[in-house]
Amino acid sequence: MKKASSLSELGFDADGPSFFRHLSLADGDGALPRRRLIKISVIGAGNVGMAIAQTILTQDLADEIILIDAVADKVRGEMLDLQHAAAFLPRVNIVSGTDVSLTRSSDLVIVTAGARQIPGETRLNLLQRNVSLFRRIVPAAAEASPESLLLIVSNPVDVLTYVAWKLSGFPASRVIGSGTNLDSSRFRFLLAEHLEVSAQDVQAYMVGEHGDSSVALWSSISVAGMPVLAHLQKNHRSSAASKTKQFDEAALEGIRRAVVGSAYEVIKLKGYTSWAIGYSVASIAWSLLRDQHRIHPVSVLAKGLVRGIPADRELFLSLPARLGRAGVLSVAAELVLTDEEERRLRISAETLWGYCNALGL
Ligand SMILES: NC(=O)C1=CN([C@@H]2O[C@H](COP(=O)(O)OP(=O)(O)OC[C@H]3O[C@@H](n4cnc5c(N)ncnc54)[C@H](O)[C@@H]3O)[C@@H](O)[C@H]2O)C=CC1
Ligand SMILES: CC(=O)C(=O)O
Repeated sequence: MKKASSLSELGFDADGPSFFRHLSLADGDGALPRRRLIKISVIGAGNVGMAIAQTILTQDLADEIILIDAVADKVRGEMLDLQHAAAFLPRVNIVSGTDVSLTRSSDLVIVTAGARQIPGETRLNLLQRNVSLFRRIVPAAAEASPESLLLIVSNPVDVLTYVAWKLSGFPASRVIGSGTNLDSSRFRFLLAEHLEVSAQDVQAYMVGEHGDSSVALWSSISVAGMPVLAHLQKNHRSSAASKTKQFDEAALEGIRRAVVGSAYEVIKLKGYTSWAIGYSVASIAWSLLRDQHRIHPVSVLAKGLVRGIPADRELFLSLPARLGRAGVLSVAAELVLTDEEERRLRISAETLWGYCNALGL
């Protein structure tokens, strides 16, 4: 039996099934204007890119998702696998390929392409490999979507966000790094476990580098509007000795280290991290494209915003930022910090500026 090569040969009409009658509602006849479609591109369809794409799909945020990867078969396989979930998801056009020009006229371009850490490696170890990749990807993506927002995820994310800003020529308000949005979620998770509340009710920020020098803002943690640090200091019990112990500097530093160590632990156990960064980036994408004005700790141009760092130093690091359709709407520059928090943020900024400056961009 000869196989029909397309659905139209089987009698399906390209304009829709013939068993639906077409109602032609001209403008003025009551037809609503069509909503502007939202196009999101993900460059790098590895573990992280696919976790982001899959989370965005479940959020009903995008009308079109473009997946780009250097490996043609892999990205086509990923596309088909997601397309096959069509019956369970909102209608989204999913396209894939190796050519960055497919991302043309995106509202949001998310970059996750690049090398990832092997166990024991730091994020900063990836810099040279990923900068050369960014020199190929970013100018092409910026040319294809000159009005888009650019959201960088590849590591080291703060330095690569600086690189993307330089290479794209975009205003800093439209170049954002996923930064410590993920670290802050890990921080809130650990605090929430300790306090036996939902992480969504814990207000707590990690700022600075998404990496080893990140800074936990202990002084500003709150639950239901109540400051938490004093409570923790009074009530912390050492689980090992099962006796009341001062919730001291060492204990606080232990929790910060646990946050910083989270990625290393997951990478040691499963080879990479993916689900949490998928949710983290999807939530940033939602705040941007739905113009939510929500505050996220993300990597932004922090020139002149870190006390003690000369105002002419161009570097990206995470500070709480208000995000909307235009990108970064404003940054919380007047953080109330203890002397120790301020000292640590300065060290984080100096570390990042050293890497950005050495690139000579
Ligand atoms: N900012 C954050 O919080 C996080 C960042 N990451 C970073 O995300 C990046 C990706 O991690 P994974 O997805 O686990 O790695 P992966 O190895 O699974 O995926 C990377 C993908 O990039 C693709 N790629 C390489 N060169 C490309 C090019 N020129 N154009 C398009 N695609 C290209 C590869 O083919 C591969 O599919 C790493 O740098 C990792 O460190 C990972 C987790 C969290
Ligand atoms: C790999 C990485 O940057 C993270 O999971 O935090």
